[in-house]
Amino acid sequence: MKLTGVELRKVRMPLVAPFRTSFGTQTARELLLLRVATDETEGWGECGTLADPVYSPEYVDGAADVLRRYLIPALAARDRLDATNVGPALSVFHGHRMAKSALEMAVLDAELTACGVSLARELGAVHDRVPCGVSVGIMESIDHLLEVVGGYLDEGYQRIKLKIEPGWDVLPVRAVRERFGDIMLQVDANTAYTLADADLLARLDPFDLLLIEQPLAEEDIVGHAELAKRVRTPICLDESITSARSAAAAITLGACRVVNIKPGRVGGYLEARRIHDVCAAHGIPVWCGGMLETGLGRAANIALAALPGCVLPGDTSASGRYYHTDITAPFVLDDGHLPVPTGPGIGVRPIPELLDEVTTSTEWLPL
Ligand SMILES: O=C(O)CCC(=O)N[C@@H](C(=O)O)c1ccccc1
Repeated sequence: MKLTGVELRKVRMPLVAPFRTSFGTQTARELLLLRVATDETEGWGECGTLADPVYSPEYVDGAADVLRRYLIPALAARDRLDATNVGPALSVFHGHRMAKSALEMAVLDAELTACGVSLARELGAVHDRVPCGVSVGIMESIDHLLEVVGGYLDEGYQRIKLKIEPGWDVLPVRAVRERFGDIMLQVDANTAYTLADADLLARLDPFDLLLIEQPLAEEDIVGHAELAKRVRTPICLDESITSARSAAAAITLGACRVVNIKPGRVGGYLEARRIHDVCAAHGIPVWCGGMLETGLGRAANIALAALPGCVLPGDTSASGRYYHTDITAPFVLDDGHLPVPTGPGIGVRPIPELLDEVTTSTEWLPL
């Protein structure tokens, strides 16, 4: 397969409601899509960076720049191209895992489309539908939180994830547990605490949470291992897990008992599968995280969520959780589950007129 050109397309999709986390509030999702044209087919990739470097060091314009100046030219120089050699070809460039992930995803989609194989089949999926969790932002009041959580449970979501931060943690968790009983419930701190908060975080133990996600700083693996000795609730890592090797190190150090796998964060779906396999070898449950993807990234995440080690519901919500209109056919919850796409490649394509409506810029790079 030979690369003939890449389209960089920025889109801006309004959210159905503001989404507040410990790293800020979003009212729209700006992100970068890639369309890779080859001598056989084309493929789509989605770059999960936020508009600003507040979740990870990457951001939309930085990802576009590194793709345009370094990553795409490095691939164009290769005679033969397949998804397995994208990672090695880009390894000379440090970091930029979300940008690399988007490019690998697009090449993987093109390659699998050309040979009529679904991404789910390629990754080793064992389910044809996946149970879905939902992420609930920080709210301005407990009453509003309970109303929102009740609505998601009525829609059929199998697991509730509450965003927390200092000042919004024990009270919302207690209120949700008291109102809704023994639902599957977890929290996500997005690095908002320090080891000095260990006693505060231990006050979450009585609420029988599935996990506490990323309570401490991304690089504080030793701190998470120390926290795990002082808090009974399982620690789950997100931002800290950047590769299969970092997953193995964190597990060995006792820093986590659960891992959130986000393909964009780790450089792509092939590394995501390697993390899944490393965790499975250590008996560590995993689940597929989310980054407010469009239907393109959502389709690929659902394929990953169908792997055998993904034993916890992921942040693979319906399209309508975030968007009034998706750029693909919408993913609609059915009995708390979403179907795993079966078509070639990622199994979905953008609907041109819907994609054009949210496009803020497009750039064609001939190769
Ligand atoms: O359901 C989703 O797609 C979002 C789940 C979620 O909370 N994602 C958070 C996170 O910290 O995990 C996030 C959102 C946007 C970007 C990065 C991370």
